[in-house]
Amino acid sequence: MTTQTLYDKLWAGHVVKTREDGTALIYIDRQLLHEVTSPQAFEGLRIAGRKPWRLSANLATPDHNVPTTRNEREIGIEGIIDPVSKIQVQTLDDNCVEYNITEFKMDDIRQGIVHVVGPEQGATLPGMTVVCGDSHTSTHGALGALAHGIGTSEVEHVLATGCLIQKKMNNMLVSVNGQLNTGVTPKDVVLHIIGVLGTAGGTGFALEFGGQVFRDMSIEGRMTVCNMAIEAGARAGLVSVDQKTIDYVKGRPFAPKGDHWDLAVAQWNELHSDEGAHFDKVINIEGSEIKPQVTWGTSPEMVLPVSANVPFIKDGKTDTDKTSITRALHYMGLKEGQAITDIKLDRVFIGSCTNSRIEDMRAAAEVVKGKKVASTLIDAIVVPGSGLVKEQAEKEGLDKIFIDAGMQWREPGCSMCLAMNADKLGNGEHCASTSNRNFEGRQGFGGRTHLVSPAMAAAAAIKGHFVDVTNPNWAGE
Ligand SMILES: CC(C)[C@H](C(=O)O)[C@@H](O)C(=O)O
Ligand code: SF4
Repeated sequence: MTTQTLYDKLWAGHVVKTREDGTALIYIDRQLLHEVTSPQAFEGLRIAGRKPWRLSANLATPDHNVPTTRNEREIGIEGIIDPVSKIQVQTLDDNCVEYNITEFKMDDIRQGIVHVVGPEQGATLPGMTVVCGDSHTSTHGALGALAHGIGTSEVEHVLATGCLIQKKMNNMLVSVNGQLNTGVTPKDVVLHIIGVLGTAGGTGFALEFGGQVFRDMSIEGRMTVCNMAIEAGARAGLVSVDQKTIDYVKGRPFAPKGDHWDLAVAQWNELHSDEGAHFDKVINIEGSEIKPQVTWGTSPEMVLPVSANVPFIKDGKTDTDKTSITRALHYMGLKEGQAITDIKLDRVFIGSCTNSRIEDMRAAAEVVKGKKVASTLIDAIVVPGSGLVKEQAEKEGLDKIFIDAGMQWREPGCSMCLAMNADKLGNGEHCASTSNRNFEGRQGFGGRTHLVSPAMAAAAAIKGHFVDVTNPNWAGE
């Protein structure tokens, strides 16, 4: 019997037809929709006079444009000040009513960032093909699903036909072996991997994360890692199914029940790469060598351990490298060779589809508990990924911990991850951010993003600059 990778199995299970040139039609089990990339798709359907092929395949929620302040949220859609943002959210609501698609609207406790909501609801499941007009759809691969972002015209195609034209990718395995040191988190793991691979290293591959570190990692941690597979150039990230995956899914609202559950589990137990399966590329990393990471530049691959110094221009191996270091240092307002721990912060953002789940909230709260945010900060905001994460965090008293520390506790949404709503960085401001992208202007015009883990962001909020949160004395002077 031939051995298969997890990706090979997921692919084979969904191919409808393959052409001689390698293009294939694959069946899509789940489409998630948000307000930014769906309006033209619905418009296309309308013009063509088509209806969604399988209504129940779709699930929608607004996330990018929603306000995260309580007052604005209470007003509802009228609380969205930016007219384009308002139209997008209104249009999603209108389209979902017109086409009878399930939507968690702004005032629904189940609303949130689409990549937090899908797994939370059991709407994304092991073995599924999952798409969304959003590059961070790779997140759902953490459950052993084949999940990737698609463009708006493809959103329309999937709505209309339940299928998508694709070419099979190559297989890559990133194996992180051994154990992580205490305080090193999934975010540090994925930032480190991107540092090794580079932002193009995963291009053309389905990127499976294997090895002891991922076996030991929680499902939410695996989501953080798969979320950023796209930042390593891979459209899809994957982790094989194990008992943790099955335990995570059990009992969620959209998950199968009764006999269906047993049938599903029997199939899900096959969703792992076979012993000896062929990967086109394999990278091995030692878990114990990974340190807390901070991005210093304007690409996720410009990342270093917190104890390091930002590069010197002469460190660039090629002229192109030297130019990009020069440009990044200039944009980020950093001096070559300066210590990362000397970077002064203006704001802290804990949230985004990378790090806004309950475990992220707990990790940040544990760090700030009983402490106060540095007086030099403009603000530090904590934005849960969904209404249900918010509710759970409040049950555990995490909101109080954040508020007592001088942080803001917000309503769910993409928030300051991207400058598409009211939460933005000012020109020149430095932000410790748990999000996933740090290109120029990502969090606001002239804003300077440093990507870190929730624990690292929380410690940076207390000190006003980066510190190594794995050092037991990080809070001391
Ligand atoms: C708005 C959306 C299309 C975009 C994406 O595809 O990722 C956004 O979510 C992002 O993170 O940049
Ligand atoms: S939280 Fe950020 S990365 Fe995630 S979907 Fe929203 S904008 Fe994109």
